[in-house]
Amino acid sequence: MTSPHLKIVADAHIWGVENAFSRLPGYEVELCCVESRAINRQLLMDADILLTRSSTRVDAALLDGSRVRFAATATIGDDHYDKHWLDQQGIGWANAAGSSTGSVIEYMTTLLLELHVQNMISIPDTTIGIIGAGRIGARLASLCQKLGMKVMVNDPPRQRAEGNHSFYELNELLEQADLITLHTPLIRHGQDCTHHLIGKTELEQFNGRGIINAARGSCIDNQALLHWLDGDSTRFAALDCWEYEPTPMQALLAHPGMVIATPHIAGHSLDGKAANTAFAYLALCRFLNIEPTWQMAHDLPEAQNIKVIIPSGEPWFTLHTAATALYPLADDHATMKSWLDLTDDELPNAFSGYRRHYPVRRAWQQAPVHFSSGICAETRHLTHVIGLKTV
Ligand SMILES: O=C(O)[C@H](O)[C@H](O)COP(=O)(O)O
Repeated sequence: MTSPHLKIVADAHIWGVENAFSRLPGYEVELCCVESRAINRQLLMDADILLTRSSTRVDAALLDGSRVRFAATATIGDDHYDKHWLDQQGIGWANAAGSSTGSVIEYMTTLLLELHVQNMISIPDTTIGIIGAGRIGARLASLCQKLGMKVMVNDPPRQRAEGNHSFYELNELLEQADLITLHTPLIRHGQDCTHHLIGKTELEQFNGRGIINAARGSCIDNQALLHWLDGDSTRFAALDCWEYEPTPMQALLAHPGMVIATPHIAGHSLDGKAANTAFAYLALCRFLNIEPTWQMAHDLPEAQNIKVIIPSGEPWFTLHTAATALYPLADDHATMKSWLDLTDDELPNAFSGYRRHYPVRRAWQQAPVHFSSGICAETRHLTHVIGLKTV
């Protein structure tokens, strides 16, 4: 008996896509990997499965009339999927929520340490307002508490569902936090709309100095953010996500208050991208009701020890040195700031190209740290808190 034919159209930039999806038990797979801009109605007419990253809008305009019965995005965010329409059509869909959480937490940890060593904040004296307490926001809240920060969490849907009093209203965060950071999904309509969640009104209310966005660009009105930065030279922003990606606002990128600018790579550690793929793969196996055979770990390089020369006995500086040995955040920032001279046509290519060919960055558990000399008990404790593996 011949196996049924299964045509899969996939974004070629899904990490490990060929190894993961070209063999599925019980099917004769035709895997068609293309650039995201080549994913169109015509290509999908006779496809059964669609696998995307965030740059493909999956909706009626793309899929109506096609044979596609399941679509998965190898990303945490799924705002590019018209989930209501997919449900109405009986087309299965999945996101990779939870997959690259660790990578985003490592980005956030490195960023907080970077802000500390640059004297923008003092970690233990900072009140951080976390907006959005899903997998990432909740894990970040717990980490920040362990680092001695005062943590205020805002998450209206969770507050309604859980009815407890550990959540703060957005205006309370804006009034009391020194630093706010966004970790919400992008929701364009309704009660929990997060599009321009932070706009002119909210920024006028905000008494703190710093804003971080590692959620989706348009959760913050970038024009309003630019005005806010203009209003006081002690204010600063760290953006990983930009409104109008892949064409971030040049004036915002150029602003001296834009202290850490990165091109939407918080989740892009190698292990984060591999986990994105693994989540999409497992979702497809569940949909097809088949046993998974591909194992992500077999395709990842082995862990490598990283030697860290300790600069001084000061714990936060030691942690910063170790964190940036694993993840040189300043390199991403310097690269993005170097795009200031690019034309409007060149900037989106630089932004997307850097993300596509992003330098390899390993998860901290895959890159054990070997300190050049002994570290004090407090530093040792903090290395564990931030998730470093020491040898
Ligand atoms: O939603 C996510 O997983 C992240 O924002 C991810 O970094 C998106 O990556 P992209 O598909 O844009 O490469």
